[in-house]
Amino acid sequence: MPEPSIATARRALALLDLTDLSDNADEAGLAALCARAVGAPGPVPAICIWPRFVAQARTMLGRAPVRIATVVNFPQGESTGADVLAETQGAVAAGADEIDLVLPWRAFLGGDVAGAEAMVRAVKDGCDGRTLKVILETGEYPDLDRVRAASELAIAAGADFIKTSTGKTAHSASLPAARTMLEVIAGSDRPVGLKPSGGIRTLADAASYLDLADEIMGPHWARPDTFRFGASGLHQVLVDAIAGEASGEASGSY
Ligand SMILES: O=C[C@H](O)COP(=O)(O)O
Repeated sequence: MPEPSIATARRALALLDLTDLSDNADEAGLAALCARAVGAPGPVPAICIWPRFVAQARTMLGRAPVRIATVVNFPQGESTGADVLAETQGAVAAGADEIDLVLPWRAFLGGDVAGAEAMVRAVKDGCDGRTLKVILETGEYPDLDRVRAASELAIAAGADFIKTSTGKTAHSASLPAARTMLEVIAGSDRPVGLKPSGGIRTLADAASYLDLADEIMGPHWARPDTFRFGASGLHQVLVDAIAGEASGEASGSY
């Protein structure tokens, strides 16, 4: 496979949800994240942060063209429906543009399909028109048939994007899971996006997911309204690659 190009790095940067969902996230880190989000050679389309930082981020970003994504039912996917709806409404009131909801995937895998679907529908309503991304946590699934079923459920219940992973479990994004999700998206009767997330750290990682999207959906499909990377460690790699300061070559993880 040829080495990913600087053009690929630019493409990935324009599709990046620059993420800080670390346990020790703080205001200083938020300010640095916002500065990176709008800085050269950006901007990125969105930042993805804990709900408690949304209002501050809105102030820090001002009128910059960077959306604010936040997470609910995160990371375990085990909160009650009432709590998740309250989280969603609070995040929307604070100024979130996008809600990344963890599907209650353990319940789903255990057979509570109706409960999982009900949560997605309730949060979709709570989003009040904001973008809803549903995190499937595919790395924890026993097989791709379940990935396909969860993708179909999330889309049927109103997901605008389906997202692979929280980044908080042993196994995160994978190309086979992303392929399955894209196949479901390709068969959907309305536009739905894909967000590979968790463990995506090299330019070659990013290139492999973009190649996959191009293969299944066509070369012009992946745009900010249809494709995002969720990553905490990818930004600097892309910036360095664009600056020609690093090759961005994979460390063997794809
Ligand atoms: O939503 C994105 C993930 O939480 C980021 O995971 P990562 O820290 O492995 O890049």
